[in-house]
Amino acid sequence: MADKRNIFLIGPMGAGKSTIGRQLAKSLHLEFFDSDAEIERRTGADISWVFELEGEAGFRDREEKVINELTENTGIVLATGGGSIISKENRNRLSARGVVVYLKTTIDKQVARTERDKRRPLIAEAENPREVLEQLSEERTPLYEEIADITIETDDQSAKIVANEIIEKLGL
Ligand SMILES: Nc1ncnc2c1ncn2[C@@H]1O[C@H](COP(=O)(O)OP(=O)(O)O)[C@@H](O)[C@H]1O
Ligand SMILES: O=C(O)C1=C[C@@H](OP(=O)(O)O)[C@@H](O)[C@H](O)C1
Ligand SMILES: [Mg+2]
Repeated sequence: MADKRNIFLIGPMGAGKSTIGRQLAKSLHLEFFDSDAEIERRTGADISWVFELEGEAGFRDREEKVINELTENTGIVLATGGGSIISKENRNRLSARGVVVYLKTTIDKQVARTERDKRRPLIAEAENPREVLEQLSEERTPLYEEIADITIETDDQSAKIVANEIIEKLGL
């Protein structure tokens, strides 16, 4: 397996990457980063503003740059954005620089967990968020599976329990 000192969380919106990533970093005494939070920090704008001003393409350019830079680190937990794996460069980078943990959940949970959150413009502005999430799942699931070193279901478990499961599965 690739460099065990970095742990990268991938998976769809609402799988719990940001929440579980923070918990995992705390438990393992590693530094935590979130690619969305990093983009917001660098631009001084929230994700929906970046989408509005620069389009999804502009956001993806920023995301790729941030992931490229953050994966230079060792000893970090990185929660990626759900669409980051569209980029082949990101997939290669994540695979090469750490252990990739794929967090999975049902569409029902995704809908419930993302319902009132404006930080996800792809669904916040959609007429039918469920349809969008289903479509994205069809397109992206093979890409998550392609680079996942381990896969964890996050449906009925608290963030803390999922974090512990990751630690156990990785033998840390
Ligand atoms: N395992 C879980 N059980 C219940 N709620 C969760 C769980 N993981 C995340 N959540 C909640 O779901 C929402 C989305 O989680 P988040 O970590 O932002 O997901 P992601 O980064 O994968 O989009 C948050 O409100 C969070 O508190
Ligand atoms: O799936 C996506 O394309 C996106 C997921 C979001 O992150 P989370 O997966 O952390 O919600 C955020 O990067 C942006 O709204 C786009
Ligand atoms: Mg997130």
